[in-house]
Amino acid sequence: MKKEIYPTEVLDVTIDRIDSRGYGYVRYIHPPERGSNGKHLNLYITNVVPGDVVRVTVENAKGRGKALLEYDELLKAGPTRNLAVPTDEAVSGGTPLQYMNYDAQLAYKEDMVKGYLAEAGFDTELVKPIIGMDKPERYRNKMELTFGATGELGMHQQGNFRRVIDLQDSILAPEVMTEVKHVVGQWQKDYKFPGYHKDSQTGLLRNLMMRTSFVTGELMVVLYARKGPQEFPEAAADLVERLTKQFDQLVSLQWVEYASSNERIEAEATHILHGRDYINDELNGFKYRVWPETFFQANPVQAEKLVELALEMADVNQEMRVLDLFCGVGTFSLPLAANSKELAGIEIVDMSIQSAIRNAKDNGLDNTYFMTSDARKGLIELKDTWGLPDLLLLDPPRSGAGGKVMRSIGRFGTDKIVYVSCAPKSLADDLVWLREFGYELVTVQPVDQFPHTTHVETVVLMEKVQTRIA
Ligand SMILES: C[S@@+](CC[C@H](N)C(=O)[O-])C[C@H]1O[C@@H](n2cnc3c(N)ncnc32)[C@H](O)[C@@H]1O
Repeated sequence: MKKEIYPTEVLDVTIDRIDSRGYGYVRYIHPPERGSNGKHLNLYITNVVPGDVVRVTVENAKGRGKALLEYDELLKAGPTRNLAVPTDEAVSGGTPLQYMNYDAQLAYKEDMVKGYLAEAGFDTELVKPIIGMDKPERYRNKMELTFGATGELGMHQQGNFRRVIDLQDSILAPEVMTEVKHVVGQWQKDYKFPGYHKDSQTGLLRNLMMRTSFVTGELMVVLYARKGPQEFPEAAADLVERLTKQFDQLVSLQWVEYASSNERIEAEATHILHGRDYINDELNGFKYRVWPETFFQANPVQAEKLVELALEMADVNQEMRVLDLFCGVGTFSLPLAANSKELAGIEIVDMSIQSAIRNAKDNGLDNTYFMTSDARKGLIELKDTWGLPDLLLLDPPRSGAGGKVMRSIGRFGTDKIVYVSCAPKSLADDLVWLREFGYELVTVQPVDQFPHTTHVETVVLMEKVQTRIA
């Protein structure tokens, strides 16, 4: 049977709250007419704050249960709206909270942490006030932009992966990156190079990645394209000329060619157009070499705070053996190793482990042991090859460590566990497992690692008080 299509309606609604993806949510109840009495419409609206009154146009309004929309008009600003941000500013998927004033963003994130912990039955009195940034702008040391199919160079629109918003400036990017963007964008226009079109797999330019160090000042620019620079020697030389002329700090300009695969890691060839293939950076006084595909903390100011907090909670000494699970390139491992007897790190990505090994060496640490392995298998193997640690720190991906890994950790039975989380929902789920093994929540410290986004980091200390499961 063909479904009835109802008329398009223009509705004035008041935003109730911001959901975990950053969309404004309001539940609209249709007035009692044409048999739709009490029917609900869940509206998810971009670029709003709670209390905003907005006008939206909804197609087939009574025939649907939900709609994701941009508003047509802001009729009244909610109390937490940052009025300094122009309302017509297109917001990329990277900054869904940009319209909310910073204190309200912090409260939203703290509440999110408390909410998930409360659902899991933990005492939210233990949650300390969130640590925000003094200057919550231009904090990223890495930006990755996409070339759109029709000449844009920017970020995907919130909720729409097909549309690229041409970036004029970004609240997240250091000024130097906006400047590089404009030079590369002009260069693209001058040579009429088309952006890559995902569906038809045509076009040339895919992404522009920029990295910089806030300590050394070094700058890396990487262009990802479907063909290599050897096919466009004049344009490639001109790009080098334009960028090196304007940016003294540019120590690495690379053109990465990959035509067939979507996996950049399998790039066909990397061409170094200028300088070397990495930049030097520093975090908490430790030196790191960072290549284009190396994972490295994107907000160094807050990352240093995270590391300091983790060290404080870990309270390690020169007698202790420490395990850093999901260790990546060693952001927590190096400072922990410097303050303990021995450190082992487990991480699934071999490239990160190779970086961690080199980073330890570059920093003169000779008490580290890094292992490429899946966390669960690695824990079992480590017990035989390295022994049991006195303290365990874990910093899993957004999905969390999961029950199997958490049970293995529980069986290790260290007195203290420091959990660094980038997703409060999976954090709460994982902590429930530790509770089963007799661990008690001691401290919960949320940190705003990514202002203007919905992400929140949390550092948690759990201590063992009793053993319920052997
Ligand atoms: C949040 S990051 C931690 C980064 C690390 N602390 C650092 O600063 O470099 C999570 C890490 O877990 C790794 N990972 C993901 N799944 C894994 C698994 N099953 N076993 C081990 N490591 C895994 C990822 O490669 C990533 O490096």
